[in-house]
Amino acid sequence: MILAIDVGNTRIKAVVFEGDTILKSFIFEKERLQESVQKIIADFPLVATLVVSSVGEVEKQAFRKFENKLKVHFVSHEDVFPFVNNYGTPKTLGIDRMVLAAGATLLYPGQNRLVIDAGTCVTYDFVDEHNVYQGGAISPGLRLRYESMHHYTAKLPLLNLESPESYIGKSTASSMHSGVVNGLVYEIDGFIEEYKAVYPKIIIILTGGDADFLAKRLKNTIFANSNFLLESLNQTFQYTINND
Ligand SMILES: Nc1ncnc2c1ncn2[C@@H]1O[C@H](COP(=O)(O)OP(=O)(O)O)[C@@H](O)[C@H]1O
Ligand SMILES: CC(C)(COP(=O)(O)O)[C@@H](O)C(=O)NCCC(=O)O
Ligand SMILES: [K+]
Repeated sequence: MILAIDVGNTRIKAVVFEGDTILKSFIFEKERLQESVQKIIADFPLVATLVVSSVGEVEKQAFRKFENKLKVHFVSHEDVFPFVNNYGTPKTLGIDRMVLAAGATLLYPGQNRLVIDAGTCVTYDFVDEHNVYQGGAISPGLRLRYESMHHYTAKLPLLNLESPESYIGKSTASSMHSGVVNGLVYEIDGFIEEYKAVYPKIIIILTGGDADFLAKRLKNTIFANSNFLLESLNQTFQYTINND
């Protein structure tokens, strides 16, 4: 049994896997990392390995205490990945993006794939049918758009995510909801159309904390799976141990 842990910039997500099957999933705050992992391990004593993907300098220290009982694997740039990396600065490519690209490569063999992860930031990662990772895009996520407009202006309030009634905002709040939500929806649909014009049969996967909210608002029908990063982490780890 494997406990896969995704340390994002906002929250930590974790899933207990038995083979490819999800037994249980969890979301917790960074401050509660140790106690949350401790509790999961106590509830699932058959967990033998922790596989961690982190966007930052993961609190490796926080995992030290588990190392005498369990194997702890931190995914790193030095691992073996199932794609050829054609990013200009491969050492600065986010580990989360590498895991997403690896998952897409392994789960959809021989196809053009675009993974969109709507988390703190929205990331776009494209792996072509020859298993070459080509790059993508990074833009601010939904929450970040609301927070930065509030933070960098004198008058704009901090609002919680809400569905805009129309693309024409009639108040400060409805203008901001339209700008944030419709703006990101147009952005994602725009990117998808751009890719589809060149790769008509491309597989598109949408994941991250805002995936479900966004999926139903997109013009393009796409496959939304909020567990895609954790499923990819599980697949990538199996691939790493088999190809090391
Ligand atoms: N309880 C929550 N706390 C924070 N963000 C949330 C919550 N529920 C949904 N979200 C949404 O999830 C997004 C962050 O996604 P997430 O996948 O957690 O990010 P990351 O992987 O970067 O940590 C935010 O833009 C926000 O709109
Ligand atoms: C772009 C990111 C901040 C996304 O993080 P997330 O929104 O998933 O928390 C992360 O993948 C990152 O720090 N990347 C490094 C830069 C790059 O990928 O080129
Ligand atoms: K992301």
